[in-house]
Amino acid sequence: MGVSGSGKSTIGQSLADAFGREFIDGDDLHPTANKQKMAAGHALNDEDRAPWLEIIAQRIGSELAEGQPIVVACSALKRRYRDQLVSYAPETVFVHLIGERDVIAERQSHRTHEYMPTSLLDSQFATLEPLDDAENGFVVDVTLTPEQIVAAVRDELGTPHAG
Ligand SMILES: Nc1ncnc2c1ncn2[C@@H]1O[C@H](COP(=O)(O)OP(=O)(O)O)[C@@H](O)[C@H]1O
Ligand SMILES: O=C(O)[C@H](O)[C@@H](O)[C@H](O)[C@H](O)COP(=O)(O)O
Repeated sequence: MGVSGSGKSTIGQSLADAFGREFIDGDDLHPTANKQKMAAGHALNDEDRAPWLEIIAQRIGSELAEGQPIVVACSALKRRYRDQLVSYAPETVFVHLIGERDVIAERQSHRTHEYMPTSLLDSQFATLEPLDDAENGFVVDVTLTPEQIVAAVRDELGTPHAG
């Protein structure tokens, strides 16, 4: 979880590779109308995000039913969004990628994205509700390298390092 540009796609794929899990990028599951809205420079609202979160939650649930826990990249900016995911997968562990706005804006400026404009970064921070103590998860600093972040997640989850 985290704002646009915090590294969800990059780190999510790395974690999936490290843990031998399938990776799903929530970005790819947005309804076309949501992509068009963001591309036009408008932030999504709760109503826009509800069907998208339901698609992601159901996908997590169906993979779990097959005995396949997966790694998912999803902004999951609000507590209620995360609760929606947890309702399908109670053991979900959230990794919140946290970083300064300027660091993330700088990274965004160097990447191309199918539909997300950098102008929406402020609204992402305004919408973000940090992980609550009652939630199952932890924060990781985005200024660490991807390798360090994967190692930090391993440590938090108690997963042995390879080799
Ligand atoms: N830990 C990191 N250190 C340096 N650059 C990173 C890190 N994580 C991601 N990036 C870079 O930052 C940009 C945004 O990352 P991305 O994975 O697309 O974020 P998100 O999926 O959250 O929008 C990309 O260009 C990516 O290569
Ligand atoms: O809830 C939202 O407002 C969106 O999901 C948003 O948070 C997400 O970031 C975009 O889909 C762009 O994708 P990136 O996060 O990869 O920039």
